[in-house]
Amino acid sequence: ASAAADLSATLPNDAASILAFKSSADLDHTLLYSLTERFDFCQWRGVKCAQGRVVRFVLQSTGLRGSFAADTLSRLDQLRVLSLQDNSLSGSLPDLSALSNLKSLFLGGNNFSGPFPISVVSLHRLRVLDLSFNNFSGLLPPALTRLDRLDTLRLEWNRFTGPLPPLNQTLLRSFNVSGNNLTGPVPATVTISRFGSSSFSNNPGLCGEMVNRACRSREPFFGGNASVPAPLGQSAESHGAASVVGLSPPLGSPKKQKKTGVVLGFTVGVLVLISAVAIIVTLVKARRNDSSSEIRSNSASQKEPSAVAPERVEATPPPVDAPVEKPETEVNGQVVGAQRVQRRSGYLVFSTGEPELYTLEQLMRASAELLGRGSIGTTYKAVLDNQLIVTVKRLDSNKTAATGEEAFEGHMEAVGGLRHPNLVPVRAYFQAKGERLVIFDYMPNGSLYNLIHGSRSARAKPLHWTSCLKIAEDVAQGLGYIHQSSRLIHGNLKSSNILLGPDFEACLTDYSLSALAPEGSVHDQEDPDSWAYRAPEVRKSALCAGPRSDVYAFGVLLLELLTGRHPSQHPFLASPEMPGWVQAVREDHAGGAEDGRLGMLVEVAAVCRSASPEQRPTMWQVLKMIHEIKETVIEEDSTA
Ligand SMILES: Nc1ncnc2c1ncn2[C@@H]1O[C@H](COP(=O)(O)OP(=O)(O)OP(=O)(O)O)[C@@H](O)[C@H]1O
Repeated sequence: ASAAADLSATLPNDAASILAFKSSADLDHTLLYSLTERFDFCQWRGVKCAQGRVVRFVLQSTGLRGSFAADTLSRLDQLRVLSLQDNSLSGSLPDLSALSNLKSLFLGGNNFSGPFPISVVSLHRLRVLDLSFNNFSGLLPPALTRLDRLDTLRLEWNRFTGPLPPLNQTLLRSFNVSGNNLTGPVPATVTISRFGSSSFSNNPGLCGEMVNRACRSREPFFGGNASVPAPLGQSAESHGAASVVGLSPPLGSPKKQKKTGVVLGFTVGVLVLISAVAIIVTLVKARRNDSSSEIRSNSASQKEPSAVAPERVEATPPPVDAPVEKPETEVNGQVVGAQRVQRRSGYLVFSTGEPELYTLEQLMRASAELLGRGSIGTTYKAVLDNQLIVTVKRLDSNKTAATGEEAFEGHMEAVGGLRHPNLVPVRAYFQAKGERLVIFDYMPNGSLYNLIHGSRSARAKPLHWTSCLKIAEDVAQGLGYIHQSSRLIHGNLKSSNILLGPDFEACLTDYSLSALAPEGSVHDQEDPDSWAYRAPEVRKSALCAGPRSDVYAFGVLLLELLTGRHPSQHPFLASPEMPGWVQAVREDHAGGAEDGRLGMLVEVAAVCRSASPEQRPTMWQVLKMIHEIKETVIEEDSTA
């Protein structure tokens, strides 16, 4: 001990961290740690070093009793494996976010309590997380889905409550949440579906196919009251998870985030939907009768079986009126390619080649949660009874009334045919007597709006400029694809219409829907941010929207990304002054010098925001510029 005291002045940091841990976690003094030479600690029980730093600390079943104090092992920043499995440690876990190299964390079989250790979700190298057989309680953070290298997730036999996040990690091989108090539907992600019911057992409140229990309490999508499950994002907030701010499901612009507005809006929305469902049900029934009479008359006249309507009202195969070959369909000034337009009013029509995973009836029975009210409709998250989660956009019938049924169908065929990694796919659509729905994938990682502006701070810190570059590339790729593939445009590019995919890639949504509302939207003029994305020619007339007006909106979006400022707060500056403004805003937040190379991206934004469409580049030219910037950065960084 006296030798240790002599060394204490020069005690290596890792040894000091371990001794600090021992003083609160080893109350029965089972670990005999002493230090006579500087690197003796690498020989201590459970310790393994590499280059004089601790990389493994494994004290499984060593009779530890006490607590895991803050600022002890969490200082071992080279640690790859930490196991305190099967001891008698208690209390809550400290902040572990500094263990950025950690790959395996075994804490099972102790008496740990308190909330899920939220700092763990920032350990992006983590492959094994074992918190099983403890007393952890509260909600599981939705941000668990960010641990994309996770191979083992063991949370069984704790006291976790609330919904199971929609885990989508492709590498997950071992997974167990049994013996908790989780509630609600088991999300039917591909990852979760791989595990058997034993992974979920002993959670009486879980329901769905995976646990062979029907989800009875859920409300129908088209009807019912507003008692919907808490949005996943609320779980993150209740954890006080500052690190996941912005990744919770969004509720649109700040105005829309006011809870009262949402609840009121939802209730009104649901009331409107109840009347809508009445219309739809009547239509479906009428159609069913039509179909059966068609069947009768078809069989009477001995027509080909393929012309016969199906017995059930489903989209497979949709009973169609005679297909009409049309050379071109024009939707409010925008020409879409030649369409084989089939009149399929009253049916759920899936996009070409799309597996028909649900029926209209299932969609109508789904539980619905209001996501927000936008310029041409209202958006809901719908959980179907097969646990599939989709987003349903219910278009405002007044705003799209000028688009006839056939034109709508032709347009949606073209839009539904777009497939690109940076587009949220349109899976299906529905129309009947002015009631129109468009079904997209649900994106649980929220929108770029939330990522940029956060949900708490009015002046969130701007993103790192290389993240801006990556997002800009994703968006430009999506837009470039829309522009080239079928002469469509987005028409409503803004940060709330860019959602984050499973790998946090940017995916455009709501593309080409504004073409259905030729008058433009009053909403845009009421919302100064939406208005600020509009190119000057579109502000004069929505009919002037073209690919280059998307380019203008892209320029505005780039400035929003780089500065974290809402578009209505961007000053009108001449191009040469713009880099200075962006730099000043960023340095104001960072409190120091910013990377001057971001100026290249500001120049792209400036040229996109040119007042006249002819002066703006095409989206492909923009993409080329972005690639050149990326190459410059890679080259400079590799030679630095
Ligand atoms: N597929 C989706 N998955 C998850 N969230 C979505 C999805 N589509 C839209 N949202 C979110 O739902 C909210 C409401 O969307 P909505 O499109 O109705 O309004 P908006 O984007 O504010 O305006 P606009 O109608 O002009 O696009 C937005 O915050 C949006 O980010």
